[in-house]
Amino acid sequence: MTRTLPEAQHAVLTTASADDAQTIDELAAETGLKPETVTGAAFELEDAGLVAIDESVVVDYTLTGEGERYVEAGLPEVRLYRAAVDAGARDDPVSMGQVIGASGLNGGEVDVALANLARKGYGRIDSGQLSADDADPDADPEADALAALADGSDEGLDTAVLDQLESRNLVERHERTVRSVRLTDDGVDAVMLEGVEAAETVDRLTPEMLTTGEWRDVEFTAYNVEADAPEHRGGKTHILRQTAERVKDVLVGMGFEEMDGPHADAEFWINDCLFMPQDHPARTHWDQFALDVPPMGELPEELVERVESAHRNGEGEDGDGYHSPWTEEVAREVDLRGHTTSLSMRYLSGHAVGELEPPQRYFSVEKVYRNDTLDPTHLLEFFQIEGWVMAEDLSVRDLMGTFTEFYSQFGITDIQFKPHYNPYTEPSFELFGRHPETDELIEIGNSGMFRDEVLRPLGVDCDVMAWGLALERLLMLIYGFDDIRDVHGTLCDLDLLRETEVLY
Ligand SMILES: N[C@@H](Cc1ccccc1)C(=O)O
Repeated sequence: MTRTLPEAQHAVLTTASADDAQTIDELAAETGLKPETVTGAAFELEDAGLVAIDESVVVDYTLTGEGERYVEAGLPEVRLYRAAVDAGARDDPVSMGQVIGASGLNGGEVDVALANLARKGYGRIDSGQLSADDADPDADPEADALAALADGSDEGLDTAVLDQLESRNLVERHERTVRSVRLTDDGVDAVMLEGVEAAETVDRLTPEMLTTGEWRDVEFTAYNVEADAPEHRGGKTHILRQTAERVKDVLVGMGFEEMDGPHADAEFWINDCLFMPQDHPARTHWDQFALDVPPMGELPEELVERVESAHRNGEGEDGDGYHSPWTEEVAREVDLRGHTTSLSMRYLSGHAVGELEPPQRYFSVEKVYRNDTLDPTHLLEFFQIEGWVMAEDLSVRDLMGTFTEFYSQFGITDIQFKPHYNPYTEPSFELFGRHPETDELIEIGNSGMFRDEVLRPLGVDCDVMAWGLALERLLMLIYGFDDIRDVHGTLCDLDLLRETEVLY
């Protein structure tokens, strides 16, 4: 049965051959159609199994403006060499100034000439004297390649020479895809056995049809709503941000209020309030980024005294301090926060929203900064889900119960707790979750009950349980990717970011 095809497809199919693949440009020339029309038709025919399309990458070189100038005037090093030979530098060294003057090169060209002279074995410079070596500047491969490119013939040129010209910025390299079209066996059958004819229908309305009124008489092709169309992607909220919003919703739903505060903060709030001794390696615990800025001016005086006393003498009757140096200067130094527990200190101290009476629940989902080594699970910055609950009688069961409830809202039920040490909590626990793809346990957070040495100076008499969870790790457990760099930064996986849907 004769097949009816749109005009362009008919033209391409009947022009293509089974033996010799033809490029799109060749088919365009033969059919009188535009190359893009031929390409579109060829793809349709390929879908129908009537033609096969081969793609190959062709590399072209074009001259840059500088390359063109040297085609006219000669390469600077060749010109300098000739001037040197004329000045007798083949026999005895000649002063550079004299050779440059005679060469007629301008300042920029002199630099280029000198940079390439020795590389090409044209000559050497020693204490301002130039000696010319035996060389044949008429056979300079770079000059020859430039001339060939200017002539429009780049066949057979040495790639090493072309690379050199590219690195000298004298040529630009372009890659383009060349498609060639060949009839398949089905295509041959369609043309030879079944027969094809061009549809008389029109597939698009043109301005000419409108002005001439021809549109009244033509028959339009039906729309193919299943045809491939280019994909358009709009902007979209990053999945990390979407997940942060979701975490906030969950925590607000659990009765928490949100904290905020400075990214760059005094060490006082980041470390001292947390009973981290000033001379202890724990102080550089996360290798915080210290900032080269003036120290924090205002610190609450009474609180500073109480915190210092906790460091020196401990807290309570049996308390004992660190017996190590403590100065307010160190406390005033400003760092990028390595955790958002600095916010918890500001709030618990009553210096953020006033004195707080139990029960209270607070959280933040905010950025923290650490000088870590980049790897699949570490970045220099990440989002921490900070939180704390203040109440009269809290136990580790409350802490575990809160995490179980929180993570279960994300479908995560396999949570494990490991005893841990923090200078500011006792007891302390690290949290682990199971990666859905690799089945490994990965660390997802750190938590504990704040010590008296932290709470009493802040003026808190009841219990406070607290934690810092990594938002990115939560994301890994939810979506199953295993390299954090897929989500963040210059190596991120755009398709993953485009296609991942936030799951509720
Ligand atoms: N600051 C801890 C988290 C934490 C906060 C509060 C209590 C205990 C632990 C961290 O960054 O790892």
